[in-house]
Amino acid sequence: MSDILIVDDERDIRELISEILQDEGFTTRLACNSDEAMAAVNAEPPALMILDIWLKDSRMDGIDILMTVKRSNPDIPVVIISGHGNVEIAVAAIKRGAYDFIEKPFNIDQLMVVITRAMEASRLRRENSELRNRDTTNAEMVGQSNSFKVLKSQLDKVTRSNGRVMLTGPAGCGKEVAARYIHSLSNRASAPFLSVSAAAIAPERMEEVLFGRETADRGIEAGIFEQAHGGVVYLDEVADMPAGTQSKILRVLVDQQFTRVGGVDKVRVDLRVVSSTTRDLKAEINAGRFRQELFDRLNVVPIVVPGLAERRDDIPVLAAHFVDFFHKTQGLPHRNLSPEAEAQLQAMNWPGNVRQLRNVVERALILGEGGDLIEPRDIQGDAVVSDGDGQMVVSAALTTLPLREARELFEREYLLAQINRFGGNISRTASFVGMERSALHRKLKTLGVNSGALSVARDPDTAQNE
Ligand SMILES: Nc1ncnc2c1ncn2[C@@H]1O[C@H](COP(=O)(O)OP(=O)(O)OP(=O)(O)O)[C@@H](O)[C@H]1O
Repeated sequence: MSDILIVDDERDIRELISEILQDEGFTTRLACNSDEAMAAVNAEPPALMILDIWLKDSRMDGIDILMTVKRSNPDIPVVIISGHGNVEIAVAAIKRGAYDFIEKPFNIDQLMVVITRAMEASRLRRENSELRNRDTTNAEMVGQSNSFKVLKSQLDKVTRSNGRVMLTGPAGCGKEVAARYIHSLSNRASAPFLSVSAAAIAPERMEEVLFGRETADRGIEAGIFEQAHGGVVYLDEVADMPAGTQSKILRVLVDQQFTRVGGVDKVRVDLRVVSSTTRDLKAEINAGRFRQELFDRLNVVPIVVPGLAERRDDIPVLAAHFVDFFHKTQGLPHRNLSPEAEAQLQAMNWPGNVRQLRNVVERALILGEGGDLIEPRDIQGDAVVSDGDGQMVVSAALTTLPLREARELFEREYLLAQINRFGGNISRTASFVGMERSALHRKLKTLGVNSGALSVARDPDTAQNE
């Protein structure tokens, strides 16, 4: 049942409001001055607070109480009661974070409309932030390869502790999933998990986003650190953090407290920090772009999340997991992978790691040709990916064939490409590929290539040689 705190110095009004609310099914607590009000909030934050602006025999007036409460409990909706003709003060209260105001004298209907709306707005805000942070599908970590088991056992060891963890690994390999896994198994699981992407936030907004802000007209707006109180903050790609923010975060980690932008009061929070990077932070430190002291603080437990290429055994289970996922969440058809398609996925290059695999599966389900199984043709578009490191990349068609057939297919494609390159001139092609002319002719014949029918422009030299 929702509990409402009523703060008014006039006993009649307190009790009248209390009776009305109890009739509507709320429980109530009453306070006649700031000391009683603060004691009640500190004992147990109420679901809503009704606050008179003018309080006799009180250390703080309503506005001061409002500001103090909003500092420690920004989520409590506060409805102000103002005297007739005091609209400016009421408006000032709203700017400082009050939800709405009612003017004395008010009737029951007015009171109930405002309270119902305030409760509803606060419920929606809570639900939204819970939805944002409790994306359980993202906490699910799938895998069975040896390197995945090593990763999982390292994560399992750190979940119970409070130690700061630095996750290192290439883009899309599952660092955030690993961070959510730590959170979901820790004793902070019921508190928020909030993710901050240094790359996605403009440097000039970073401090506001992290620490929140206080302004005369809008009052207090809590930042990520404050919203995550009791839980886990995930700092994604710390190497992208502007230098100024690095120093400020370092100070928060040392002092365990911070000041909101534009504010003076210290805010104390209890947080666990998990961070991640795709870059070599030692090199960033040497280049003067990342602070050594911050690295030392964040890197208490370093954990490497391997790229997908290092755990190809996981590809079939991950792909099946994504098929399930898209089926359940987006109603895409549930199609299993054919053994050939699995083989192809396992042979592909994965510069974008698990995220790329997820995209490939999604595309196959959306654009695939139907039928019960996902076939290599459904994933062909991504089969040949250059990794930029000069590593050999095997073409999609080859990965599904036995060696002899794959070799023939390769030879055929290779020789046709060379013949085209040399304008159909078999002598020059033979010389380039390192074969006798007659041997090349024989080869083309066994491969079923009719060299006379090659669709290339023939130069006079060719005609002469043929
Ligand atoms: N082991 C896993 N099991 C299931 N899904 C995974 C796994 N690893 C990664 N994913 C999925 O792959 C996608 C990318 O993962 P995530 O965002 O955690 O990667 P990241 O390393 O944090 O990426 P970036 O460095 O780009 O921020 C997400 O959709 C995530 O759900």
